[in-house]
Amino acid sequence: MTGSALAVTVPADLAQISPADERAADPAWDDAVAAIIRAGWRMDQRGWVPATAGNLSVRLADGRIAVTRSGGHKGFLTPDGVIEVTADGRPVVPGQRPSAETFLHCQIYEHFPDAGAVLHGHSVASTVLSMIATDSAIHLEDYEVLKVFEGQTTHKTRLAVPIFANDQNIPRLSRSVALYLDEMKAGYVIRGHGVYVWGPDMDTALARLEGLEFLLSCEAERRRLVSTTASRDVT
Ligand SMILES: CSCCC(=O)C(=O)COP(=O)(O)O
Ligand SMILES: [Zn+2]
Repeated sequence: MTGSALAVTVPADLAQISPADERAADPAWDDAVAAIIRAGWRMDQRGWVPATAGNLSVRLADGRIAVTRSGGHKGFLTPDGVIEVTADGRPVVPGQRPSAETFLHCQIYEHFPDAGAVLHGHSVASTVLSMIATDSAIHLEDYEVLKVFEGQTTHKTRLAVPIFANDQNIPRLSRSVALYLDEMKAGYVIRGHGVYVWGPDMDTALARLEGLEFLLSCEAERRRLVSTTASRDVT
């Protein structure tokens, strides 16, 4: 008997799928994952996600939410580092561990129906400025880059970035944030922790994050120079 009597003919298109890849083709999911991986890499390049800090998510057109797994380095994400959660932040696959801050992402998606991506980073500027701020917001004024935010058409504006007390209890933190979400034009900052920004898609969210980080760095440097000049003038 020749071997051909037992041979099974595998259709060419099925032969392309390795036995390990049992997931059905899902281009929309793959695009969301690719956007998250690329943004994580970009944020790492800019120094905004040190160690395992930060988290990123995308809401797909069909409402599914893709978010980074907890505890991984966001500059070296792989598709395995992105998982699906429900609208209230529970993992769709039981046992998977989404970002510890997933609920803050879900809160933004629930509040802003057109939000399609949320980014959270831990930059030096957002961390330090929020720690030295005596007010409940960081006020950004007269900067041209303010126009990166929706509805801002001139530098002649004063934009408040609210600061919330850090809290390891994320549902409690989200209740403080909820009171101000309607007024937020540029995102918000958690004291000594980092920044939250969102947009209709990942590219817009990234542009807003880049704009806000630039402004926070300018503001930190401006305040440093003002205080150095003031103390020098006294002596
Ligand atoms: C080492 S940073 C502490 C946790 C944190 O603030 C963060 O953004 C990352 O948490 P995740 O669970 O999303 O990895
Ligand atoms: Zn964080």
